[in-house]
Amino acid sequence: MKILIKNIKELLQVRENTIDKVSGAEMAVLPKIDNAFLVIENDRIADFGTMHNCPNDTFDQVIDATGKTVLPTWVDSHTHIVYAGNREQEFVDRINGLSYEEIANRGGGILNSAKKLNATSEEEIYNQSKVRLEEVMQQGTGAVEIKSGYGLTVEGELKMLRVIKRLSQNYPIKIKATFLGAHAFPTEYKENHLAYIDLIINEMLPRIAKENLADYIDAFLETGYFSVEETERIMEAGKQFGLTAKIHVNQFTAINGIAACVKHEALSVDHLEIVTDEDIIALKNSKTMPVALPSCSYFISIPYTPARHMISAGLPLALASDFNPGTTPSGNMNFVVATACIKMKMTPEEAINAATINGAYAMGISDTHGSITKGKSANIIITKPLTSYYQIPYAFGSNLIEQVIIEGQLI
Ligand SMILES: N=CN[C@@H](CCC(=O)O)C(=O)O
Ligand SMILES: [Zn+2]
Repeated sequence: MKILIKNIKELLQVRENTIDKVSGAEMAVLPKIDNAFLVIENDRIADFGTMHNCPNDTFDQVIDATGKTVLPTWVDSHTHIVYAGNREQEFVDRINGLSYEEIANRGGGILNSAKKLNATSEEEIYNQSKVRLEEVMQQGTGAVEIKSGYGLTVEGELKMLRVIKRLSQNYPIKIKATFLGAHAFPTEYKENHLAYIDLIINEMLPRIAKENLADYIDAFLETGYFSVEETERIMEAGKQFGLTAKIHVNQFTAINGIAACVKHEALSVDHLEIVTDEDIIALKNSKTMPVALPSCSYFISIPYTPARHMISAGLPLALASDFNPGTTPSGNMNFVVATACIKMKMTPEEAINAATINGAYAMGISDTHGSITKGKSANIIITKPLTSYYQIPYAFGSNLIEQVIIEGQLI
């Protein structure tokens, strides 16, 4: 299958050579070609350039993109798309004045989702989750990380990870699976953290590794959830099974968790609504990608990740959705990009870099995704006619996407 996209008004995120991420001032640069063409062969980007050099070959399909912008699909490196039911009642409880913490302390929050998940069949969870996956693909997401973490029992965690595996087998979208058994302490382990961590390390991890169900390991490193020391044990155990860490940290409090994650060579540290100067020093010159989740800040009214401060310090930054039933019931990366510009004061160039190449780094796939580079996966968004790509964050809430191509397939 050979597809030509011609007369592209602006072809964004063009990288002749593969790069793994952009940091600091580099984030403001978004290379583009005006009046461009792009050739896709099967599931790969085969060629691109200006219309003056547009090839004259025979194609199976020719798409005229006059007036339209073409860019790589979004890479959403942090989601909890697989879950059962919803938490609409907690949403209304928060409107009526309860905080996220108060709801969690009453047995709501993550434990509420865990109760629902354990009472729902694998088939039903798959059916509920695939609707969300199909929705985000239509919204331009071409690669997605999905976490477990609403099981909190051996069978519940395995059930979630099997659903993630089945989704990755049945859809063209690239999926990476993350084991998040350390998402919260189940009620029966509230006073016995050691026993739950032993369950994660001695029962869950070996079963998950045996079935080859996870690529990464995660923990909720936060006051009232997993301490620095507990998270370090989880990261070390994950490493024994070949799972690199991607850690929820600094959502509500800064307790020196980021330095511990960097020490354990975490691929990413995610949330970072609260960031100290020490955290920035720890991240500087490390291989760990900081990931901001602005839709979560929006939905539960917590601070936004201080992007300007971090980028001025020379750090890279990725953007992801955090799609989950409690803090972010939306996986729309167009909204994430717009909110990063509007609320975090990232420029459109920085936000698009953060949601494509830096997202790919945070998923461990920047050699195949996140930019328009020959040989990379044919993951392409074709917009409706736009005045310029600034419209993507500017016209927030409008659906500006006309077509999505994932791994060479029109969605
Ligand atoms: N903060 C931890 N985990 C999820 C939300 C958990 C939930 O409330 O279901 C997050 O990333 O926001
Ligand atoms: Zn999350």
